[in-house]
Amino acid sequence: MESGAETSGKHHQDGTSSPGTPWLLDEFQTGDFFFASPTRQYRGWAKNGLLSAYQPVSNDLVKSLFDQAAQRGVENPLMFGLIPFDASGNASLAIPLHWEAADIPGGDAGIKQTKGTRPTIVKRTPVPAPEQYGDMVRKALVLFAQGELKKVVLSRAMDVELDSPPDYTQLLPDLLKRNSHGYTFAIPIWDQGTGAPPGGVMVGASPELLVRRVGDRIYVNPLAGSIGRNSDPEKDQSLKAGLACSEKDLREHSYVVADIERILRDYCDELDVPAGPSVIGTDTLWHLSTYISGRLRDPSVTALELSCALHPTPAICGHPTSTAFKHIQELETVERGYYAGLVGWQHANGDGEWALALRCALHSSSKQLRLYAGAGTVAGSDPESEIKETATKMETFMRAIS
Ligand SMILES: C=C(O[C@H]1C=CC=C(C(=O)O)[C@@H]1O)C(=O)O
Repeated sequence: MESGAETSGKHHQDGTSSPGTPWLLDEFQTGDFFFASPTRQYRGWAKNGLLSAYQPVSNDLVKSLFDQAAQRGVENPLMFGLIPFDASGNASLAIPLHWEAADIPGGDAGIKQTKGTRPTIVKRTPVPAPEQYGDMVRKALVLFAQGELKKVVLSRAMDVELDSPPDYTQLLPDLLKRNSHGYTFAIPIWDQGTGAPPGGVMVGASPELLVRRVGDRIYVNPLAGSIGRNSDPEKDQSLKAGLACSEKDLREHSYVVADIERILRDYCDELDVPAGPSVIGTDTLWHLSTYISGRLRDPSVTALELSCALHPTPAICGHPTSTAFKHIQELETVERGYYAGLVGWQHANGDGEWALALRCALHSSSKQLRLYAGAGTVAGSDPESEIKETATKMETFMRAIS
């Protein structure tokens, strides 16, 4: 049995394990599934077949996928998935017939430095133009002043054309190095049911855990409120300290924690919510972070079920949720698709890990990618700062790709 982060070594699907903690990227092939958390990594491969579903997510859909896996005799099945920002759209769920797992090696030990030539970015097209994104933020400021909306997360995209296709054995290690405390993923979109080719790959390095479930224990780590980092250590520390006491950012963060806590109280009989946020760092940004843990009242609630109950949180939508969702549909010009949706994995017993699909791109064809980034806006937000913040959020991926 693949048995969780407390045992070390490489775990095979049949329950055996081999010593050492390698990265599972050496044999990575295009079309494989990859998901790494700060403690654990999973790789599934599709070349020997998979079971897939492309429909709006529901408990019945997930159950029927695991039932099919049982009928096929798949040992210890593991589901990878993408749920769109608009959860009424089609989720892409897949159980590859083969997978493996391993702990994360300490630091970046063993991440291979690939020597091959990296692609060059030949064209970048912001969609919409940054000034237009600024106008969206200005419109949101009017809505805040009118009082019906407290927070809305507005996003934009960047279409990137490369001179050669990205090499995932280079891109993923690079993202992992930049994101060792986060969730690095490459999940193909199987959009036509079993046997059809992927409709692209969602690939990225998200800092944000929505839900991890281990038995009846759950962990949720919302982030909201950000500031770009500085290469000068002193300035960097003062930016961090400034974020920790920024009234605007603490307010932006508080909407997220309050909504999550309200929903979790319906599911948990023990809940530990810290009194205030701490600050965590990615390679490019500081974020306000609240690490919540709890115990499920009904341990049959799966990681994905709880994730869907929380989704979309005000970290990627806004407050109040339905008002913010409506304004996102009206103000944004780019379809979010799986960006700001859920990305993760789950076992048949309901244990799993679902992150928010952030700091990511849709790799739609060999040399084309669409990168996405959003920023939470509240009364007092500055359009120019939000343009800068979304550009910084795209930097991790931009630096890793070329
Ligand atoms: C919506 C995104 O980030 C969210 C997560 C962390 C901090 C955020 C912020 O400060 O605005 C956002 O809520 C994104 O990266 O596209």
